[in-house]
Order: sequence, then structure tokens, then C-alpha cells
Amino acid sequence: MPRDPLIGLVGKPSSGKSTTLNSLTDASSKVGIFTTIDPQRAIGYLQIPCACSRFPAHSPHNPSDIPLTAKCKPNYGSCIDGKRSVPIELLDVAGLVPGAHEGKGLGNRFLDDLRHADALVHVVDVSGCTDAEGKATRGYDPSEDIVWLRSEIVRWIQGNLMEKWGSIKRRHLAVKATAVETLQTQFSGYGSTSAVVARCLDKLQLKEPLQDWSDETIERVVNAFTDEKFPTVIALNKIDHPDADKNIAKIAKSHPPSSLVLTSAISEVFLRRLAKQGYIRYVEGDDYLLTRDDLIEEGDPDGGGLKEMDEKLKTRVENLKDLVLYRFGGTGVVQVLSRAAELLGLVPVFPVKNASSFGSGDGKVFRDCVLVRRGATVGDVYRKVMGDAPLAYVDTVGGVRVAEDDVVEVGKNDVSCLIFLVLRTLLTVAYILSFKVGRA
Ligand SMILES: Nc1nc2c(ncn2[C@@H]2O[C@H](COP(=O)(O)OP(=O)(O)OP(=O)(O)O)[C@@H](O)[C@H]2O)c(=O)[nH]1
Repeated sequence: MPRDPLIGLVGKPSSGKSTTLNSLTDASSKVGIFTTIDPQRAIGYLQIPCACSRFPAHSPHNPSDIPLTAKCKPNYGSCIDGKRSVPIELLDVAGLVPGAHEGKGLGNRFLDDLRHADALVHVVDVSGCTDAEGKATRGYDPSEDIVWLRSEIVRWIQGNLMEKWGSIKRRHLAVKATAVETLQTQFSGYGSTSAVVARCLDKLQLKEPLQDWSDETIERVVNAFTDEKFPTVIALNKIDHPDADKNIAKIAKSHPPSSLVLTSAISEVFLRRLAKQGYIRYVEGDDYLLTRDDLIEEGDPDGGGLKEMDEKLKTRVENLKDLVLYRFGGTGVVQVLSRAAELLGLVPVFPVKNASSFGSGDGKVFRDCVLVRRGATVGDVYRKVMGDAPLAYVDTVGGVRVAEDDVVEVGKNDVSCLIFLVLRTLLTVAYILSFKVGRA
């Protein structure tokens, strides 16, 4: 059965990893059994447009007066006005300092934990108030953290490979293996697949056979493998700090915008806490909040039932609004997971039992949503949801039959009778399957 995607949070001590993790896992809308799995693993919430938002009232698949957003009832996570929070597993990879690949800090343990991650979020303290080891300072250049963390990963993988390179080469020649086969044997421990290794080698277009690779070529291979296996989002955290701006500007010059997200984890934690305590209205990740005064001004004499804040709290909230929400368009924390999911090409799938009501036999509409990875096939989706139950056949909309090994992708089929909705990336409904299960 395909494994659930796992996102690893990495970063030096005091960069704000735990705060980021707390802000991602402490969704007030959380429903269901998920909380912390063990001290290192937790469940975060990925925000996506829900399938229900595609079915307003009086639409082809929902002739009723009520939009499906009003009936959507997730088993886990939540759906607020078509904005769905889907559980996703997070791994807190602690103890990383320069020299980790040689065992410094919790070095090797950290790196071993990393093997299981499909994508990484590197939390960088962009205030420059902590040095490479996480000790308090001023004026540290955080772009150095991005360089050394990446280099630790590369040197760890390269070190493991070089230790055995002599015997790897001998075996490669003896069994007349391809470069992909030989490397996959070495990289399988990092959760790699032959397809990942083949993509790396295709990109590099190496001329020499594996047994003739120089140290420099091996390093290029390891770098390409690191890019493929550990796609990384860089969370530039502590943007609320006055020293952050110049560091952000410097990092933005040397990194593609798609890899960077600006965050203030501490602000997100604070806002969620205030919302829970009934002082403000705030939806996770939004770029605005409402206070009692705002609601009174909007004409609700009861201020939405929100509590009155004292002057000190009011000032703090106003500052946060100016410095983070208005200036940066939000705390950025929710976008961190969305960006990681984009890098992985995660596809949300909404399995339902009833093709016309989108229910699952218990009165709940779009009860379940599972995330599968780019390249997943119809069979993968089936097994993820139905386990080992034998598959009889799968029909797409309009009764068109699809093969078990068809890759789930955009626009391949159109909508009609639905048992499975398969949405591509985070934005569009892409592929809708009807699907019947029976004994083979
Ligand atoms: N100004 C500001 N401070 C933050 C932010 N996020 C975290 N911090 C502070 O930074 C310090 C370290 O945060 P942690 O979340 O404990 O950092 P960590 O990376 O988990 O640290 P270790 O547990 O040592 O690995 C704490 O004092 C936090 O309150 C932020 O967005 N802005």
C-alpha cells in the first residue's frame, strides 16, 4: 500500500522549528483522533480547496437549493466554506548543527531520521539573532545556514557512498548492472526509487561509465539526488523582527522565489491562541483578523460575542496586524505546507460511496480526503483507500473504463457519475472516477 507523504522540519537550534510545528499542528479546527504521534511526529493541516466548493446549489451535479459547502463534513481535519484542512504527517528533525554529518550534535541521528522524509521545510532564523549553532548573537548572516544545511545533507549521503565505492564499482562490473540499478541499491535506504535515480542521471547526461566516475562526478550525482529526493521549502522565519528585512532581501537575490516562504511562526501561534480564547476571529493562515470593535463597527452591537481586550493586548494585536498581516499578507505558516505539497505534487483524493449525494453512507458529504503523490496510479488510489480488497474494475465518468496502472492526471476524464473524485495539485478538480468494487 502506498506510504503517506511525510514532511520533515529541519533547522538549527532556536530557528523556530518547534514554534512552526506547533502553529501547524495546533489547528483549532482539528477534528478526529490525530494529535502528536510520538515526540518527533505530529499531524499538520494542509489547506486546499475542497471538492465541495465545486458544487454550488443548482449546479449540474447538485440540483438542490443547498450548496455542498454547507453539507461538507470531514472525518478528520475541517472544511470551512470550501477551505479544507487535510491532515498531513510532519517529522521534527532536531539536533542539526554544522558538522552533523561527522556526528556533531545529534548529527547522525538527525540525518537518519531524515531518510523517511519526502520533502523538507528548512526553518531559517532570518532575524540574524542566532549563530550557526543557535546561540544568541546580532548581525549573523542567515544565508549561511541555507548553504551549510544543504551541504550537511550532501556530505552525509556522499560519505555513505564513498565508504563503499570500491566494492560498489567491483560489483557493478561483475554483475553488469546499469548505473541506475547500482545507484538504486545504494539509495534505496533513503526511500529512493529507480525512477528517482533515473531522473537524476538523465538530468546530468554523464558520458563516463559509473566505474570511471571521478569524486567530482560523484558529488554532482549526490547533489542531483538530494534535489530530487529532498525537495526543500525554505521558511524564512521571524519576519516580524526589525533586522529581518535586509536578510530577506539578500536571500531573495540568490534563491528562486518558489523555494522561499516568509513566516512569523510566533504570530500564528499567538493569533490561534487569541482566537481560541474568544478575543478575535481568525482563520488559520488568513491575512486579516476581526476584533470585537471591528464587528461593532460593522453593525453587530454584540461584537460577535467576542471578549473585550485590554489596551496592552489591543496594541499588541494592532502591531501584529501592521507588521505581519498587512505587510506580508499573513503569517506564512499555512503557505509553508502548501508549498511543500506543491513541490511533491500532492493530489488530494476524495473517496465517496454514493455517486449522487457524495456521501459515505453515514450522512456525511465528502467525509474523506487522502493525499497521494505525483505519478500515483488509479490502482494506488484504490489500494490506499480499500487496502487489499480485490479490484474488479474502475470506470471514469461517462462509464469509460480506465486501467489500474493509469496515472491520475488532469483533465484525462470528465465528470459524470462519481465514486472517487481525484483533484490535481491544490487548485483544480482534475480527474473524477467512478469506481465499483467487486470480487475478481
Ligand atoms: N520574533 C520571533 N521569534 C520567534 C518566532 N518563532 C520562534 N521564535 C522564538 O525563537 C526562539 C526559538 O524558538 P523554537 O521554536 O524553540 O526554536 P527551535 O528551532 O525549535 O529550537 P530547538 O528546540 O533548540 O531546536 C523562541 O524564543 C521563540 O519564541 C518568530 O516568528 N518571531
